[in-house]
Amino acid sequence: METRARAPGKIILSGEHAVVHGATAVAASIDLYTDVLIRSSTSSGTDDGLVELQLKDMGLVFSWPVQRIKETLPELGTALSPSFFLSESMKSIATLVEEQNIPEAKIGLFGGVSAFLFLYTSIQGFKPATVVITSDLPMGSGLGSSAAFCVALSAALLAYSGEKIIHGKPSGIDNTVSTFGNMIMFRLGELTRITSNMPLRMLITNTKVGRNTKALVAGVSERASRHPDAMAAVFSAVDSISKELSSIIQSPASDELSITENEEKLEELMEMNQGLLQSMGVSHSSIEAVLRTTLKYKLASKLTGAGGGGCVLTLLPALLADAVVDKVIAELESCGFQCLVTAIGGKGLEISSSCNSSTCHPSGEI
Ligand SMILES: Nc1ncnc2c1ncn2[C@@H]1O[C@H](COP(=O)(O)OP(=O)(O)O)[C@@H](O)[C@H]1O
Ligand SMILES: C[C@@](O)(CCOP(=O)(O)O)CC(=O)O
Ligand SMILES: [Mg+2]
Repeated sequence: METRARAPGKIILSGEHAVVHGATAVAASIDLYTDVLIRSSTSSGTDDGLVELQLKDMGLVFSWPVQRIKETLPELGTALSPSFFLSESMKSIATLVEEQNIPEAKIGLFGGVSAFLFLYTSIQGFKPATVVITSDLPMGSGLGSSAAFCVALSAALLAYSGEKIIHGKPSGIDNTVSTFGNMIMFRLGELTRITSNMPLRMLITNTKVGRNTKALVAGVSERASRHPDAMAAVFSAVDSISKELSSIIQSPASDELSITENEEKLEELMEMNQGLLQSMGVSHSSIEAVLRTTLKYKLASKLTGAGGGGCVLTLLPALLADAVVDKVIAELESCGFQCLVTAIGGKGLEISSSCNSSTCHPSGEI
């Protein structure tokens, strides 16, 4: 039996980091996806064979004998809630991942491969299968590759536990937007869907500076515990920015004048959000270089995702000439950055199953 799922990446229009601390944030899906293909045998409960994980884009294959997983992680694959076992299973999962000798240059995959083993064993139990992953998303760049990976892989509620392994303390915004798509406002686990009433064109610039979401999120929490009152004020300012941004996006804007007015307000809010992210300590010289370049063209930008490198968003006003967009992109690319123009607010998680045996029942199975 073969099952496929795909889930999109995201941009955060406002509120990253502050959302971990209870502030509102606004995010939208983008049309870059992570695809998961699971090829499994329809005969259940066999201890023979391998669980194989193929990371196609990187040309890497990891595999474990089912029996080895069963003896190392006996607690997963039981009827009790798998998240109950998450902390005590982490050491055993680390042992199984260490045995794979991930190349040093790709050691960031440790979290992803660990999340895979946790989600796979929790959902499938001890069954052999081949899992093939392909992705359009740059990894570790702020476009939510970790959430798209977890959402597509588990296609259900266990995704949140997978993100905990990769992020440490996720707000849940990335999983939510990857699951539902479109555009959302998110606060403390609660989502409100947003329908945009204005065209929203965004340029995404990948600084290609690698960083780790878990470390950046932990750094903001440490700063918050050193300066609780000052940081509470920063998070509260971000909360107000996200609420205002979401109401502008939803407000009726029928003519060119009102669209331009709304765009100017959004630009100002993006600049304010960027300033607050800088005060949280998550900006980076590469991000500042992108901001300086886009400002030369009077365009407003902010980092998106965890920062520390990764991707930067630039609002492209509806009336901005294509020739100007081409010039900005050329200048950014000449600095070694990579530019993407992507549609915003597409579909969320999609799943499809097929099997060529008359005895298989694909409904609800992964
Ligand atoms: N396609 C994938 N295959 C394996 N692991 C992945 C994949 N996509 C993401 N990951 C895991 O997620 C990590 C990146 O997540 P993170 O630092 O949160 O950045 P982002 O979510 O912005 O891309 C990777 O280092 C890896 O552990
Ligand atoms: C920084 C944060 O707000 C978003 C992280 O996004 P990404 O992993 O950088 O794509 C963390 C979170 O919300 O869990
Ligand atoms: Mg992530």
